[in-house]
Amino acid sequence: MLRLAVPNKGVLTEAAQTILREAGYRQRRDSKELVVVDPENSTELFFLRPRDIAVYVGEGTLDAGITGRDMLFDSGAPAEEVVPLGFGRSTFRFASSPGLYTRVEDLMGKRIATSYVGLLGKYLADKGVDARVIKLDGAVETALRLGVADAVADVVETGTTLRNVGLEVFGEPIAESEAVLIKQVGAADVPGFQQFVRRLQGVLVARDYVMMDYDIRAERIEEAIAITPGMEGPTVSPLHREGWVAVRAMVPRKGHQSIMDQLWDLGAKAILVTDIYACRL
Ligand SMILES: Nc1ncnc2c1ncn2[C@@H]1O[C@H](COP(=O)(O)OP(=O)(O)OP(=O)(O)O)[C@@H](O)[C@H]1O
Ligand SMILES: O=P(O)(O)OC[C@H]1O[C@H](OP(=O)(O)OP(=O)(O)O)[C@H](O)[C@@H]1O
Ligand SMILES: [Mg+2]
Repeated sequence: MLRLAVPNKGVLTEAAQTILREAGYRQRRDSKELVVVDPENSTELFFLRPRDIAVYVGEGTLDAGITGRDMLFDSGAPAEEVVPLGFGRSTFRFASSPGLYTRVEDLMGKRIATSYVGLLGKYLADKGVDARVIKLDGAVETALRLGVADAVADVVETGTTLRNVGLEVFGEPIAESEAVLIKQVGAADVPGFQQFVRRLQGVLVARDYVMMDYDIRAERIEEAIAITPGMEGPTVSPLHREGWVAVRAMVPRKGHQSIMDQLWDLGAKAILVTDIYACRL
C-alpha cells in the first residue's frame, strides 16, 4: 500500500482533493473521514493538518504527502519536494505599519509575530538579524494592533488581510510557496510511488496544455512546426487534398490564441483547439 498524507483543513484541501480525483484516486465522502482506503490503487489516504504532513513524511511513517512549500521548510523535517503542484501559491513576507520599516535589518532587536517560527528563524539567522520571534497559531496580523509585536511575518496571497488591518509589506519576500508533493529525503521508492508521480504530472500537463489541430500547405510545414513544436515533434499526416497536410500538436494553454493567430497568418485552416482530459507523457 502507498500511504499518502493529504490536507484535511485549510486552503489546500479542496485543490488537493481535485488533483487526486483527476489522478484517479478515491475521494473521502465527508470531511470527518480521516482515513480512506483505495484498494483499486493500493493506496491509503490519511487526512492530516497541512502543517503536520512534512513531519509524518519526514519520519517515514507516510510515503508522500501534499503540503505547502513554506510549511515543508518551516518544519525542518527531512522531507523534500518532488513535484510542484501549481496551486496554493503564496508569498511569505514581513509586514508592519506603513513606513515604519523598509528592510529586514530594521528588525534588529524588535518583536516579530509569526506562525512559521522555523522559516522565519532561519531567514533571520541568514541575514544576521537578531530579533525576538513570537509564535502565534494564526491571525498574526492582529498581533500588531494588540501590541504583542512590532512586525509580523506571514503568508500573503491577495494582500486583503493585511489591507484590512492597515498593514503594509516591507523588505524582500522571505519565501515563495505553492502546494508541493513531498517524500522523505533519501527514501527508496515504495511500490506505486512513481506511478502516483506520473499521474499527478499527467494531470498538471492536461491542465497546462491543449491539443491543437490544423491544416496547412505542405510547403509551409517547417514554419508551422517552429510555432507548434509539440512535446516530441507534432504528428503530421497527409490530407485528402493535394499539397496539404494535417498537423496535431500539444501547445501551452496560455498563449494558445496567439499561436492560432500566427498559424492563421501562415495560411493554416481549420485550426481547432481541444482540452486534454488526461495524459501520460
Ligand atoms: N490565502 C492563501 N492563499 C493561498 N495559499 C495560502 C493562503 N493561505 C495559506 N496558504 C498556503 O496554504 C498552506 C496551508 O495554509 P493554511 O492556512 O491552510 O494552514 P494553517 O494556517 O495551518 O491552517 P488554518 O488556517 O486552518 O489554521 C500554506 O502553504 C500556505 O502558504
Ligand atoms: O493575502 P490574503 O489573500 O489576504 O491571504 C493571506 C491570509 O490567508 C491566510 O490566513 P488563514 O485564513 O489561513 O488564517 P490563519 O492566519 O489563521 O492561518 C494567511 O495566514 C493570511 O492571513
Ligand atoms: Mg492559515
